[in-house]
Amino acid sequence: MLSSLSINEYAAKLASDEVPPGGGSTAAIYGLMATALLEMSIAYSLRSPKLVECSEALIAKQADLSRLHIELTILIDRDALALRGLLTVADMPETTAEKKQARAVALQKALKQAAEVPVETARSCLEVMEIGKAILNKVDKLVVSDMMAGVAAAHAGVVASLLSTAINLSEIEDETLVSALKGQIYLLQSAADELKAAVEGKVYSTMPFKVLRG
Ligand SMILES: Nc1nc(=O)c2c([nH]1)NC[C@@H]1CN(c3ccc(C(=O)N[C@@H](CCC(=O)O)C(=O)O)cc3)C=[N+]21
Repeated sequence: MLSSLSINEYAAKLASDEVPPGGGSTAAIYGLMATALLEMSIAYSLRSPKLVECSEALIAKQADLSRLHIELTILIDRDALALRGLLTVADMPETTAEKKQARAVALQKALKQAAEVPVETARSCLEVMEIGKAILNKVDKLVVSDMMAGVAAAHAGVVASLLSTAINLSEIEDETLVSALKGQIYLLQSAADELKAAVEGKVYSTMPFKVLRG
């Protein structure tokens, strides 16, 4: 399973012409790293006596992050499975009309799966961003950079996931499904951009992060 590989092994597999993984699994890794950074930011902050008044709010987010940690780990492998499905169909024979028909049906099923799984990844990554925004003023100053690295990774996770969904749309024949997925892409992408701007607006107005302001 991809999720059991070391970082080196995953990166080598990604760089090679072996598939999977692709952009979809990698998007889930962005989200997983974002989750872990937020988990660490909270764990660190909970040890600080200065932040006692924030501890209840921080503890409340720990359970959600634990769930997202598991969900995003599973999504690394679920996306790989979806991509494998697409590749398996690509290898199906088209030698007779019957085989051609069977391949066309299998292709639509595989495309649906490959388009829908990354939408779930994007949703999980967006949830991580929302938690980032909620804990922004509650974490220790020392881990704000780590927390922001998490928000940046989660935003990349949303974008990377939705790119994977988009690439699969062009061949899907079910117009209702295509419209629904396009709607999801638009909503998730705009929500992620808004959250990113809101969080950056706050953090980049304070020292030492002003330097990151364009
Ligand atoms: N949910 C989802 N996740 C994806 O990650 C996803 C997707 N949908 N839809 C399609 C695109 C495309 N994509 C590729 C990744 C690697 C190669 C790759 O490494 N190809 C090798 C080998 C090809 C082969 O073995 O047949 C090559 O071209 O040399 C190709 C294509 C992932 N995608």
